[in-house]
Amino acid sequence: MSVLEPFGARLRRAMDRRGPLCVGIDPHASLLAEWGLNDDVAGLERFSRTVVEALADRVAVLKPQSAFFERFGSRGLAVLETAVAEARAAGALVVMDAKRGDIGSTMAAYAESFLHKDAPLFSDALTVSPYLGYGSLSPAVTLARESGAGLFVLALTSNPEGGEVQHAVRSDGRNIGATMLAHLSVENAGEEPMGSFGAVVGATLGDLSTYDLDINGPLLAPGIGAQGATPADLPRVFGAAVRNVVPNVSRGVLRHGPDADTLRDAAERVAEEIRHVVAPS
Ligand SMILES: O=C(O)c1cc(=O)[nH]c(=O)n1[C@@H]1O[C@H](COP(=O)(O)O)[C@@H](O)[C@H]1O
Repeated sequence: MSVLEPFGARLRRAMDRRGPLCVGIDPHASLLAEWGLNDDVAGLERFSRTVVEALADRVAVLKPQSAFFERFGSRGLAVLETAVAEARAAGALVVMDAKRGDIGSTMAAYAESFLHKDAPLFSDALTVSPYLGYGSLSPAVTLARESGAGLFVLALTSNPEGGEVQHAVRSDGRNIGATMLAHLSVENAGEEPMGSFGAVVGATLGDLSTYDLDINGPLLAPGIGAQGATPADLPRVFGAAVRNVVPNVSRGVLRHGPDADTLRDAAERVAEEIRHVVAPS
């Protein structure tokens, strides 16, 4: 198995060169319709190819949402494989948004599916759910380290329902979201320029100054655009940690398709707004 440079280092460089924006590839049925495409495999293929061709040579990260591909079965997964390979070939890092999480022995198989360098769906990083216990993710942590990939662990999610789990307080007084951030700090300790084990922290959450967001790793921040957050919210939500934030926008960019130039302009506008609020490194 060939080994890549660690994800954290590759991501830092991409963010410095291209800006930190992550655009989601979320082929909602409603977006396929807006783009004048059928809700079928051909529509899915056209949609994802258009996004990759328009953006993979300029944004730091593309984040395909696997559910929208899985919906079409094996042919949808074939489209996803192509999108991942072509996005990576054009220079974007790919975060596979599959939100996997299972008991350790099964987690190992999920890790093999997305983080083994020779897997058809190998991605630079994978979103994972720690809600079977952070330790259940350890096979994914181990394989990510071996292959130079990364993880984004759901810590404080952008959806309003997340609080019932993530804000629950443990017997030691720390809440669950903060506990996940603390686990990630340990994973990333001593890594330069930053570690490969990121947290998902919603841009919609308001002031997070009670949390220690300084995990020496990336913070994937969804919620900008369709969920109501704006780039201007980022410094208020993330404070000094804004430097490590990878803001994700999916529908807020995708609704500007299907024209590739219009899509590029939309992504560039958001990227510019983000550049204004995030201090250059
Ligand atoms: O892990 C994620 O990517 C994620 C975590 C989270 O807390 N909230 C969240 O919205 N996401 C994903 O980020 C994307 C947000 O899409 P838009 O609301 O269209 O920008 C979707 O693919 C969500 O599944």
